[in-house]
Amino acid sequence: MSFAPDLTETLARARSDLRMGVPVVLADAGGGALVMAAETLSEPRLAEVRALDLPVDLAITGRRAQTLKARAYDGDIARVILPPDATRAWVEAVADPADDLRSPMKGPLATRRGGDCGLHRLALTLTKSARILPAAIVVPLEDGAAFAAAHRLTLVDAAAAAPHLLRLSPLEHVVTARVPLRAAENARLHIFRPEDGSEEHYAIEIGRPDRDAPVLARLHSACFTGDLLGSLKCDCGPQLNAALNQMGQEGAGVLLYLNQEGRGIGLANKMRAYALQDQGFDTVEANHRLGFEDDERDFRLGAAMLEALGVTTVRLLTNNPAKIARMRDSGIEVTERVPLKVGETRFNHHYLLTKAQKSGHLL
Ligand SMILES: Nc1nc2c(ncn2[C@@H]2O[C@H](COP(=O)(O)OP(=O)(O)OP(=O)(O)O)[C@@H](O)[C@H]2O)c(=O)[nH]1
Ligand SMILES: [Zn+2]
Repeated sequence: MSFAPDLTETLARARSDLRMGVPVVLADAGGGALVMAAETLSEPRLAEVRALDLPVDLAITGRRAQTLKARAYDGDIARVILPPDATRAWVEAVADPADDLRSPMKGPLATRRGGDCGLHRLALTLTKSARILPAAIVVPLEDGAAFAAAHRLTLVDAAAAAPHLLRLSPLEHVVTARVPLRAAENARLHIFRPEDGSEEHYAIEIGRPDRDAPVLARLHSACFTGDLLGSLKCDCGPQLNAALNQMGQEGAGVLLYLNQEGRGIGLANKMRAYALQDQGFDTVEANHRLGFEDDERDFRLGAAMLEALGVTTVRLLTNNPAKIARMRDSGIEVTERVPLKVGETRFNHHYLLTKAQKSGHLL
């Protein structure tokens, strides 16, 4: 028995370090790399990096590279070569699209070609899972383990971490308690906690659904603005209420409240996307300009929660065919799609239309 953190725990630390602006070290057979999130990079740490006198890359996603017209030789990612005189503001301008229109990046960005980009890709996966901008400073190291020890930095074994991050983290069922709701007095709330230290997810069970018949179910992704504030920019709040009401009327159902704010990019990034929408970009373009895919959610999570509740066959309340496909991929049988058309306003009409035209949502 060792007190040392295992891989899952080390990755949780690495995510937290990146959010705090602390560098982490990724080690591989070639030595490794020093990694810092662009969003939380400080001027003094950038100066330290420069003092190392090593080649410095700014890893960005292929999506962000497209917006910046930078060549992404690695397909899904690009390795922008940091100019010797680059400041923190320059790094921010590459990473954050907020000022793309007001002060466009000058000159073509030089990007690296050839060589291994596995550590860059892992760095971006970590920044995404830390819910910050997907952009990271990456500096090659001859001996990553020694560098991490010398600077007391978190050391991640890259070869083990990359596949580990692709799997769904196991969920622990923490507790269940009764919570009478306006929509249904006989409701219970189940709390699930991922082993990887990420946010908890909730299941609201209405009545005692018969597990031998299809259960009325909804996978609802968290929307702080819509669910809590009554934002008119989306349809989430009315959808949440309508789903619970329907389950209350039928006397049974399961609503999963998944903490995948902003289709999995986090609230801060979603607000960045909203700011871009104010500049004229639609919901899909805004995600892309930030460097994200349209939808970064992992719906295996929902399937795992349903299974934990003993639910394997559902009537799914949704307008999103991708949710149905992902449930079926994960072994949940969807016998019926139950449409959920509520909450259209003059503020979200264009958003709903974009989801129908670009993301295949059913109108
Ligand atoms: N990135 C981003 N996320 C958004 C935006 N508007 C709403 N969201 C998020 O989108 C998600 C909406 O989730 P859902 O309503 O569960 O899913 P859906 O894909 O619309 O599918 P159905 O509602 O089931 O038809 C929530 O996580 C919201 O926070 C936006 O403009 N940008
Ligand atoms: Zn919403």
